[in-house]
Order: sequence, then C-alpha cells, then structure tokens
Amino acid sequence: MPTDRLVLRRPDDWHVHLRDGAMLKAVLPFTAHQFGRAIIMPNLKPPVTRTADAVAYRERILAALPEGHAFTPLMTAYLTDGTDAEDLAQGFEDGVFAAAKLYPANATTNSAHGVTDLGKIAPVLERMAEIGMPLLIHGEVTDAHVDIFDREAVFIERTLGPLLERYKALRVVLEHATTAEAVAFVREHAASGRVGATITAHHLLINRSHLFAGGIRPHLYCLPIAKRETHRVALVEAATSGEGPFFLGTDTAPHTVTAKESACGCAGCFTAANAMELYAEAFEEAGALDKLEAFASLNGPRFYGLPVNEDKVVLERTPSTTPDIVLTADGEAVLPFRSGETTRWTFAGAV
Ligand SMILES: NC(=O)N[C@@H](CC(=O)O)C(=O)O
Ligand SMILES: [Zn+2]
Ligand SMILES: [Zn+2]
Repeated sequence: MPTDRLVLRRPDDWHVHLRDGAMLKAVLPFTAHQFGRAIIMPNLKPPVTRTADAVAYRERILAALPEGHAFTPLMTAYLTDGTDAEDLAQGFEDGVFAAAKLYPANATTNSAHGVTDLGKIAPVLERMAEIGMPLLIHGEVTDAHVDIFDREAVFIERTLGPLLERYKALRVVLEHATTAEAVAFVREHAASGRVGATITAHHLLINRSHLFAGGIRPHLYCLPIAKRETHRVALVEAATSGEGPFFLGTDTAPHTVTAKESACGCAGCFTAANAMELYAEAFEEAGALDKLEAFASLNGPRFYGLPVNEDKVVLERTPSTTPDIVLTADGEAVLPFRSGETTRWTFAGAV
C-alpha cells in the first residue's frame, strides 16, 4: 500500500538564502510556511560579518514574516580574512550566531569577500573549535585549473581533510554535498560526531545531463554544479539512510529571471516554494518515505544541539502545482525550480 499521508515533526531547513529587501519579503513566506527554523546564509551585499549586522538582519527577517508564522531564523557570520574572533565568539555566546560560514573567496555567489587562505583565519578557527561553534563550508576549490565538476572532491582532499586534522575539536558542516566522495568522507568521520552534511532537494533529483536537456537550462544551474548520475544516486542513498550526519538543507537561492537568463547567469536554484514536496518525491522514488523525518526533522537539530520541533506537519500524496513565477514588490520575477509543473505531493501544513 502506498502511503497517502505522511505526518512528521515540523522540518527545519539548514541552508537558506533569504536575501534582503523586496526579495526577502517575496521569498520568506515560502520557507516560513514549511519550516520551523532555518540557517540563514550571510552572503548579502555587503555580507553579514559582525554580530551587530546579524542582529539587524534578523530584525529585518522577523519584520518581513507574515502574521501567524512561528519561524526562527538562525543567523550565521560570513568569515573574511579580517574576521574579529572576539566579536564572533561573543555573538555565538550571546545566541545571535548559530554558526559561521566559510566561503572560499570567489567560489560562489557573493563570495568576493570570502577567505583567501585558511591560514589567515587560524585564530578564528581555533576559537570556534574551543567554543563549539560550527563551521559551515562551501566546499569547492577556486583554482580555475580544476575542472568545475571536480572542485568539491578536490576541496575535500586538499582542504577539508587537513582542516579536520589540524583542528581536532572543530565541528563542520559540508554544505550542499554533491558527490559520492563527500558522502564517503562524511561517513568516515561519522563516529567523531563533528562532521555533518546538508543535501539539497535538487541534487537528489537532477544530474548534470538535466542542465542541458534539449538546450541550456539556466534555472538548474547552481553551485556546486550537479554531477553525473552516479553521484546523484550516492546522495539519495545517503539522504535516505537515516544516518545522523545527513540532514536537510535546500540551499534555496533566489535570483531574478533577468539575472538567471543572461549571457553569464547567476548560480542558484529557488526551491523554497515546493521544498518538502520535492524531498518527498525523491524519498518516495527511493522507497524510503519512512526515513524522511530523520533527514528533515531530527538529524539537523541533533547536530546543532537544539531540541526538535514540537509541532507536526502533513504531506499528502495529492498532486500540487508549483507556482509559475514569484513576483517581488519592486516588479522583479523569480522562477521556482520546476516552475508550473506538477509534483505528486502537497505540503498540507500543520496537523
Ligand atoms: N548555491 C548557489 O548556487 N548559489 C548561492 C550561493 C551558494 O550557496 O553557494 C547563492 O547565494 O545564490
Ligand atoms: Zn554554497
Ligand atoms: Zn547556499
């Protein structure tokens, strides 16, 4: 008997780009509708680097929240070569920062102010290890000579392995894992309890051939870029395993249609409008709907040392249609992932 109704503890999204201003107002309702909490990525222009920036950004998020939503934004600090370890640690201890984000300089959208050399932030990393502040990592090398499809695997070997060796107590999340190498690496470190990985819905559903199906598909372009099918299969296996280190992080990353459909289109898939429906589809295809709650609602809080959400939500096995387009108050348009298409599942809200 196929399951027609799935009840789970309210999920959290451990990797979200909410942006700011009119875009924030347009996209936040989608995330707040489905998720209890979300890790808010700090790659604004200018980036959220100091505790005071995060306090102000959190206020703008809460002000943009529609009535009746109990949503908690978990703020992060954008690490730069000049990060002030004192301010960062104070922000963590005061409960403003949940974690800090490492963008290797120029690895992805709005990462120009990122870290150019890990040696430059050694005191910051030491401090984070000491106080148990998680380091969230965009795990790709930026060396232009490394093939774009290999940048995550090379980062793991060249940078992530040595980083964990050097800082024995540092807790890290390899964000938006896209490769079999990432899955294997996370599993090798599972016993230590200090390595986690988020997995997006789109990387569970598409491989690199989808980027070029019938023509170039700018709305499927994100970083790290989707890899070949064997990697997608490895990610599905990891996400549906129920294992603690793997948890939900959509990496929903809205860009305007103009910015995406351009001679040099921006990286990012906007998956907030149908996030849980997409995950349900991927888990159903793997015959693992019974593992969705661990991945979406239990493993993340455990890694971050937070309680699980108290309330429950329902996913129904009835088709729903993803909005064609989302408009911002200043007239910009954003195209959701699978815009206008039907998904087999419907997120039906709280029980
Ligand atoms: N994932 C993406 O392709 N883009 C993200 C940045 C990021 O998470 O790397 C964005 O901010 O647009
Ligand atoms: Zn990233
Ligand atoms: Zn991201």
